[in-house]
Amino acid sequence: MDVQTNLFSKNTMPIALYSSEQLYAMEQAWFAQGNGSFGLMQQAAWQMAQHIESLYEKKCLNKQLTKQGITSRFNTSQRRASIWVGIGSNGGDGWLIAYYLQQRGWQVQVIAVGFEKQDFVVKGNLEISADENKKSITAAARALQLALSVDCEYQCFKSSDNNTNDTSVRALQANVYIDALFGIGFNRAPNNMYQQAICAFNAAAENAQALVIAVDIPSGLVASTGQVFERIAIVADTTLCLIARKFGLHTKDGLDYSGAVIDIPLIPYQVNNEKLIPVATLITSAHSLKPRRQNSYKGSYGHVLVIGGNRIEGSQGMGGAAILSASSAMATGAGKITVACHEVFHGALLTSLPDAMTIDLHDKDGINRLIGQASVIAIGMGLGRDEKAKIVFISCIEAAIAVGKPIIIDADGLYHLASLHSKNHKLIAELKTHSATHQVCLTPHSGEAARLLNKKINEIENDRLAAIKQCAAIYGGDWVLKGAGSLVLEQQSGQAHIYVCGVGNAGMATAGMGDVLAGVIAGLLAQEDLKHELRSLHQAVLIHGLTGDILVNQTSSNDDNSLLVGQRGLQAQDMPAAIRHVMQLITDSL
Ligand SMILES: NC(=O)C1=CN([C@@H]2O[C@H](COP(=O)(O)OP(=O)(O)OC[C@H]3O[C@@H](n4cnc5c(N)ncnc54)[C@H](O)[C@@H]3O)[C@@H](O)[C@H]2O)[C@@H](O)CC1
Ligand SMILES: Nc1ncnc2c1ncn2[C@@H]1O[C@H](COP(=O)(O)OP(=O)(O)O)[C@@H](O)[C@H]1O
Repeated sequence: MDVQTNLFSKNTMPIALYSSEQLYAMEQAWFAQGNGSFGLMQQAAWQMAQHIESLYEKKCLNKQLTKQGITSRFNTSQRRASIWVGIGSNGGDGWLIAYYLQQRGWQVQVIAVGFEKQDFVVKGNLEISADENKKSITAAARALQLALSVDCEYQCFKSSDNNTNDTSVRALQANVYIDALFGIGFNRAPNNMYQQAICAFNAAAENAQALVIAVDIPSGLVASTGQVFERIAIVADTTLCLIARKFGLHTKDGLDYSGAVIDIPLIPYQVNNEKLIPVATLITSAHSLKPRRQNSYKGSYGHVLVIGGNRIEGSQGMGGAAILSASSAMATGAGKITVACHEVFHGALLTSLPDAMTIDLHDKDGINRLIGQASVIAIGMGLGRDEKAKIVFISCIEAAIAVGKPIIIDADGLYHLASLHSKNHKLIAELKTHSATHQVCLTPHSGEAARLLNKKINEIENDRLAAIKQCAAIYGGDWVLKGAGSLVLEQQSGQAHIYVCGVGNAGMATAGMGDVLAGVIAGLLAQEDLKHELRSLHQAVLIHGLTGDILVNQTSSNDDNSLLVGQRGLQAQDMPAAIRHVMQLITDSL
C-alpha cells in the first residue's frame, strides 16, 4: 500500500470492520478449538477493567491540570463505578468488570436490568473445569455468581409505569458509568423497560458528569448496521470494542454514540482456519500524491465536462450546482473544464470561475461533440427532472457510452436513472455493461438510493450496507451512499470492496455539498497521470471529507487573517479553496 497522509486523525491505517454474525462466527470457531467462553469473558473483562482505570486516571489528571489545586470529585482515591448489566453475555462482561474493579479497591454498584429473583441465588462450585462449555451454567451466569461471591452491591432495575423516569433504582453517584446492557446481540427496538433503563443511565451519567464507557458497543446501537431506534442508546465517551471492530460503530448513528473506540483483540479473525473477509474497511487518510511532471501541459490533466445547472420554466434555477461541481473539479487539479448549463447561468458561472468554458445545456450536437473530447462527464447536478431534462440525460449517457467515457451520475441524473429503471429502459442494461469496462460512479444519498431501489428511505437507512450492494448489483458501477460515515463500493475484478469514510462532519449537511463531491470525483478521474488508487472513488470521498474537516477545525492561530468556520454555517462554496489546500497537503514534497 502507498504511503498515506493523514491530516487530522491519529489513526492512519485502514481498519477492518465486521458484522455481528461474523463476530459470533469467530467466537464459535474459537470455542470449537477447545477454548472456553468463560475464560474469554475473563480475559475481556480483565483488560476492560484495566482500560477503565487508566481512562479514569487520565480524566482525573486532565481535571487536575485544568483546575489546579482543586480537589474535585474525580479524586483517584474515591473511585466509584456504576455498572449497568443486561441478561446476555455483554451483561456477563459487566458482572466480571464489577468483580475486578471491586478487587482493585473501587466502590462498585451493579444495576441489573431484566433479571429475575432466582438469577441471584448463589450456586456452589465456581471453579472453571476443562469442559466448561458443556456446563449448563452460561458464562454470563458464572460471571454473576463470581461477582456475588465477593458481595458486589447490586440493585434490580424496575421500570416505572408512567414513563416518568422515576425508576426504582437509586443509582450510586459514580465517577464512571459502565454500560453492559447489550452488546452485539442487540437486534431490535428496545421495549419500555430497556428504553427507561437506557434513558436513566444517560441521565445519571450526565448528572454526575461522569466518564461513560460502553462494553463492546453502546447499548441501543445495532452492531451490523449502525442503527439506533428512536434515538435511544447509551451515549459513550469511550467504547471498549472486543475481538474486532464493528461496522455499526462507524456509520449512520454509530458516530453519535460510540465516542472514542479502543480495540481489545482477543482471538484470531478466523473461521475454519481462514481469515474472515471484513464487511467493510474504515478509511481516514488519503493516499499521498506525487508532484506533477515538470514537462506537462493542461492536456496532461484531463478535460471535465459538467452537465447540469438547469432552469426549468416556472421553476427555480439550479445553476449553482454546476458551478460548485465545476469549481471543485478544477480545485483538484483537472486541466480543463467545460460546463453545459442553462444559458441564463453562463454569466454567473464565468464570474465565479473564469477558467471554465460554457455550452448551452440544450445544444445536443455541441454537447455530443464535447463528450467525444472530454476525459470524463459528470451529469445530473441541478439538471432538473422534467421531460426535457430527461431527454438530455438519455442523450448524454448514450453518447458517453458510445465513445467509451467514464461517467459520474449524481442528483437529478439518479432521478432519471430510477425512472428509466422502473420502465425497463434499455439504457440501464447498456450502462451496466459499460461499467464493466469503464469507470461509472453513482453517488446517491439515502433518498436517492430509495428511489433507485424502489424502497422507502427508512428501509435504506436501516441497512445501508445491503442497500449499496443492491444498487451495485442492479446498476453496476462504483457507488457512494452518502451521509455520516459514507459508504463507498468499488468493483474490482468482479469483487466488491466496501469502505466506510471515517472523515467528514455534520457541517457538511448543507445544500451543494454533494455537487462538490461529484466535482472532486470528476476532477480526480480526469487526471490520468495519477495511478488508479489515487483517482479512485474512495480517494475522492476522503478528500471531500477531509476538506470539510479542515474547514471546521481551522483555528485563528493557523492564520491571523483566516475567518473561522464552524459546523454551523459551513457552506459548499467554502469547499473549492479548501480542496486546493488539501490537495497540496497530501502531495509529497519534492
Ligand atoms: N461469548 C463470549 O464468551 C464472549 C462474549 N462477549 C460479550 O458478549 C456479547 C454478546 O453477547 P450475547 O450474544 O449474549 O448478546 P447481548 O449481551 O447483546 O444480549 C443478547 C440478549 O438480548 C436480547 N435482546 C436483543 N435485543 C433486545 C431488545 N431490543 N430488547 C430486549 N432484549 C433484546 C437477545 O434476545 C438476547 O437474549 C458481546 O457484545 C460481548 O460483550 C465477550 O465477553 C467476549 C466473550
Ligand atoms: N453528517 C455528515 N457527516 C459527514 N458527511 C456528511 C454529513 N452530512 C452530509 N455529508 C456529506 O455531504 C455531502 C452532501 O451531499 P448531498 O446530500 O447530495 O447534498 P446536495 O444534494 O445538496 O449537494 C455528501 O458527500 C455527504 O456524505
